Amino acid sequence: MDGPLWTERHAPDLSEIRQTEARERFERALEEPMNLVVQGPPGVGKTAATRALAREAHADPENDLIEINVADFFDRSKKEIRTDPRFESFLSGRSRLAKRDMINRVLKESAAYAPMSGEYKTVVLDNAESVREDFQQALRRVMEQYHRTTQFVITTRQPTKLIPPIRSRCFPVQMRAPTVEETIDVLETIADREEATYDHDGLEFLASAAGGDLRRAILSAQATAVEGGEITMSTAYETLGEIGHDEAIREALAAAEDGELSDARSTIEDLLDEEGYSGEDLLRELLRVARAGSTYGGDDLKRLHKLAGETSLDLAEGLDDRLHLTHLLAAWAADRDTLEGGIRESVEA
Ligand SMILES: Nc1ncnc2c1ncn2[C@@H]1O[C@H](COP(=O)(O)OP(=O)(O)OP(=O)(O)O)[C@@H](O)[C@H]1O
Repeated sequence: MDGPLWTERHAPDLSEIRQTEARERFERALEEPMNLVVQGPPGVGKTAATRALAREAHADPENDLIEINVADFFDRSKKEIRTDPRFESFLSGRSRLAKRDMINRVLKESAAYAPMSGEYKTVVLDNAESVREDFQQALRRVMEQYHRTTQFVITTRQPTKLIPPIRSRCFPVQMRAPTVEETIDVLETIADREEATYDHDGLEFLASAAGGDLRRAILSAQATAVEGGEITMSTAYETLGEIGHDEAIREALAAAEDGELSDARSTIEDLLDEEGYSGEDLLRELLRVARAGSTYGGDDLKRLHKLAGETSLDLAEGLDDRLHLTHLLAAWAADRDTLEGGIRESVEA
């Protein structure tokens, strides 16, 4: 049981995968190793099931399971890729490679090294469909070349975006969104292991609100247990409301960053008018949400704090909380490198 998140602490074993057909496919792949495409909507357990498979298949899953989030790979800078401890050794002395060559190299090296335990290892490619066809063609060649010692598992939300030669080399495993009852079962098992206090209505509320996304259900159950002390309908309702507000505040910050100030302003208005925040409360929440997570760096936060100090004085004296808070976001965004003039006009418009 690793990590503070319930999703990390309670990763399922293969036997806990409740979707019979999918579980049986994985079990067959244990007996007779094969490439797989695991497909289904977000948060239903595609990656979790694949990790469970690899834990059972390999005596040394630390080394014989390599996960590459393909989409993420393309979004990161060359430096981030080069210094990723999982890939460092594959790229050492190769600092001049272009990004796509780095990616192809990591892919090839991951597929090529000899398994540490047993006959083969597993390379998991998350979201491989999200990349261009030429990369998929390179992937196909690697799959052909190393199929004897490497099992490839592609997890994807959109299997039709995979090129046919990849699809034809993999057995499909379909995972569907869990029903509310199945989600309640998972939540109950985890809440019991965590010795959390809960009632059935609370779990049912969370399971329904998650809309078939287990990750969301489990994380909101944890947030409810932490915030509300127990999981009941009313603590779950309150916590989900707060999670929704955090999301709205994050969106307002992101909208300001993108120069979409009318969107930022209307979110601020909703929170003030509909959700009953005072200007001071909302200012505090803005700072808290900006500090949480890793979106904003030290300089961004420093400037936000400085501007928040000024805004706090304005709020104490002012008549219009909406205006002061929108100004805060506008001033903050205007300072960022990515944005140039034109912002103040749109606030005042
Ligand atoms: N049967 C299960 N029992 C307990 N927890 C589960 C079960 N299935 C999945 N989970 C948990 O649900 C979370 C979401 O699963 P996972 O990340 O595997 O989804 P995914 O389908 O790969 O999502 P995405 O498409 O976003 O990558 C994981 O943290 C996992 O531990």
